[in-house]
Amino acid sequence: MALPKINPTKTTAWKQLYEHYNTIKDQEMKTMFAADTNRVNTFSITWDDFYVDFSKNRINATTQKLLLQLASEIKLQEAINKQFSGCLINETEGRAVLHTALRTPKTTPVLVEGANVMPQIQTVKKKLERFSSQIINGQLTGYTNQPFTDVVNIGIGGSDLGPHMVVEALGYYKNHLQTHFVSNIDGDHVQETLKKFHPETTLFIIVSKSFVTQETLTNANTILAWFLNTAPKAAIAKHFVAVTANTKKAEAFGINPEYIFPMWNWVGGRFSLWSAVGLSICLALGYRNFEKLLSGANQMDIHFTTAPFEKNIPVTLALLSVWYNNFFEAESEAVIPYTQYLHRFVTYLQQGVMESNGKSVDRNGQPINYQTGTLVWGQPGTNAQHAFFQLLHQGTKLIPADFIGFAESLHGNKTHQDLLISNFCAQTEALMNGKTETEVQQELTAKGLCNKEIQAILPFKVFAGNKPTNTIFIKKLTPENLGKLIALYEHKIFVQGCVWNICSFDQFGVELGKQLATTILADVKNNTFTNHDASTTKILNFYLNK
Ligand SMILES: O=P(O)(O)OC[C@H]1O[C@](O)(CO)[C@@H](O)[C@@H]1O
Repeated sequence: MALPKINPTKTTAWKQLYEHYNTIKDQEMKTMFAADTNRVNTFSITWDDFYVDFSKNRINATTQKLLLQLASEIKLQEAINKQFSGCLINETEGRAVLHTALRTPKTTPVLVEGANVMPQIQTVKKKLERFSSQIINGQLTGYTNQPFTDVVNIGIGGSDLGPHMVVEALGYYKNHLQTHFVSNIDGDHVQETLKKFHPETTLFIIVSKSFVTQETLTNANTILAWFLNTAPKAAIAKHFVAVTANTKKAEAFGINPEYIFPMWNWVGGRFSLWSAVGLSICLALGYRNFEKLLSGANQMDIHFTTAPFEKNIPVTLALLSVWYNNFFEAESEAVIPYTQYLHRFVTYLQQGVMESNGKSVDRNGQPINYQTGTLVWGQPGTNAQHAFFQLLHQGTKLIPADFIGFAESLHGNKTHQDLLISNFCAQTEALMNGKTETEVQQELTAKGLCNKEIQAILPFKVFAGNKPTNTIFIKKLTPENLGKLIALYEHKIFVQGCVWNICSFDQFGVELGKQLATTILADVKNNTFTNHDASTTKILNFYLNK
């Protein structure tokens, strides 16, 4: 029940896309708009609270037709069906990929190797609901009987990025609990965080699917030692809980089995915020908001699995990204959310996109000769405008960008919102239209510059334009809509992995560095190292003052 294994470059669509690329690559989007008054309707999708405009792309009807043909030739629909029906599509690890089951309504059975996983999901959800409400309302207290004021999530990668991003993104809906995230092995990260709360009123969640991750266990032990400086040993049971698929290791660490929240190997780390990994979300926002987040994601799952591909948001955004990555040879794409609440969104996406699709062998284990995973980067607008937009507008690289905006301001400040949305719209318009020599000349003439002065400055003031963007405009930043947005990008990642014929759900590429770090640590402790290259040896000598 494996996913299809089709080399995209061998499809008819791929070859035709190459030929088509040569005919369209120099065409200007503004000319395409002028020639087709219906372009914006053809290349936009209105769904639920979302308006997705992809008309500012270097595409025409033929591009769309060929990209859809590519999706059909690589058997995308079959792949989607296999994912959602619990097939072991993570072949290199022999696992199903079913984070979507976590947001499926409880009455719909989801089978993994013949067994319905919904009852176990419900059991954990009930546990999350009960525990989080008891902490929030003060029914469960710390060892000195004081209610909890602070929650610390100790985890890294998928056990940190997702929950951290969501807690920040939905900060508007937060309750009184202060949430903190400790991830880095850097001891200064832990020490700085420890300054912010008191042991008697703080709950620690150790989040690790494997429960063997060096960073998480080191940080957990450091925090435990700090806790035991003032608290008695018996207090650990009240203050330390765990989320893991390795319950034995969590018990061995000393966590009360009642407070171990299980997850399963069919939930990938970078897709795990919907599982008990979202415990910090439940605590910070209340369980009802967590359910709303899940329900929004489920609505996007339904859209993804049922909408025809030409009106399917994740499929459309994935195919456009392939278009630029593989035909225009754009190496990266920017994601610019126009809300400060989403300030961790791109950091979160980077793991999802790059850990999933940064692969250079295909599903048959053969080296591939085409580009895969895009580099994803960005930060909230309007800050981004004052940081790197110069390069987007006038640099030499083609960087397609997603602009994500919310029509309604949560605090209702119309003055600011009008300014924010004006910038949101102005940037995509400017990136597309650019500014011609004639326009610059007219502008400078109107300012009273003489011809000599104009000619001297003119080349620097021209904007080539024709830079592609997608606009994802959403009515309001709510838990449901955030769930939809995250699920959108998850599905985009999956579709791209299908097109590129790669295994999107393993991450062997992170292992080598981990292994070497273990060797180097032993060398550092013994103060002897002979088995390293000259460069590494000299760096280690610098560290050890040798
Ligand atoms: O939850 P764990 O097992 O501690 O793993 C943390 C992270 O480490 C990785 O395995 C590698 O970075 C990620 O995929 C995962 O999200």
